[in-house]
Amino acid sequence: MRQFLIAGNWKMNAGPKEAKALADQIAESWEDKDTNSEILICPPFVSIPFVVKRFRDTGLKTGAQNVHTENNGAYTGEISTEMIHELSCEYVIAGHSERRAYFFETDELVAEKAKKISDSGLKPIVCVGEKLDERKNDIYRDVVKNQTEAVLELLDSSDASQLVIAYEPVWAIGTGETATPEQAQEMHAFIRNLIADEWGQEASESVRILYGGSMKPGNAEELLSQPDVDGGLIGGASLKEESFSEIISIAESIDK
Ligand SMILES: O=C(CO)COP(=O)(O)O
Repeated sequence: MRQFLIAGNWKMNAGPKEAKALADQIAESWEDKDTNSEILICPPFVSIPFVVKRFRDTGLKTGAQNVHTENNGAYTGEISTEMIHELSCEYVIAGHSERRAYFFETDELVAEKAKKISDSGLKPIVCVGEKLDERKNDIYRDVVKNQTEAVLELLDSSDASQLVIAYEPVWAIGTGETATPEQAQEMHAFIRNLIADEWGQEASESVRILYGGSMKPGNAEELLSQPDVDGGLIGGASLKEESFSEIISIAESIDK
């Protein structure tokens, strides 16, 4: 059975001071609790050390939001997997739609990042998802297929249990509009089938596929109850301990 992963993506929010306070609240709620779900926070780079420090020995995990494909060198403003590894992070997000849109990351670059993350012993959380016009024009499956297959081509089936894919329809991110549970399940099953086609059924069953896009306490139960939804990548609702904890509690109450 796949373990739920409840992940907070803080995006460009929560500098060191705020991150410390928020990590403290989250740790107070969840340390010493034997949860079935894996709980992860991905703060901005500058806040990572503070969150790592607070989460040490609590079972709570920390990740990064982005990475470069080289180990070091003349890449001003960039961060490598080695550096993230040294900070004791376990996960790295690759190809968030905001990076695809504002920093022109292509499917190929995102796949290279996923490969680099995986080869470094870190776990990639690769984001895929269509824009509103792509859904309206009924090409959303093609878009998600291309994004997913680019990654499956560079990684291989032995990476399956470490790989996380986050289906985040762009039209649902930060908008308050969520995919219906049926829409989410359809796309999660579609992605799992793509993995099965490339890597075989068994490998496809071990990849976790998270839903992201306005997940909050009010809709988490119906989304997380879907058979192919293995957790959430949560933006806004992860910036408040109460709503993030509520989503974790909901995940803990679901028996699939
Ligand atoms: O982009 C997201 C997580 O990566 C989702 O953000 P929201 O939960 O704020 O819609």
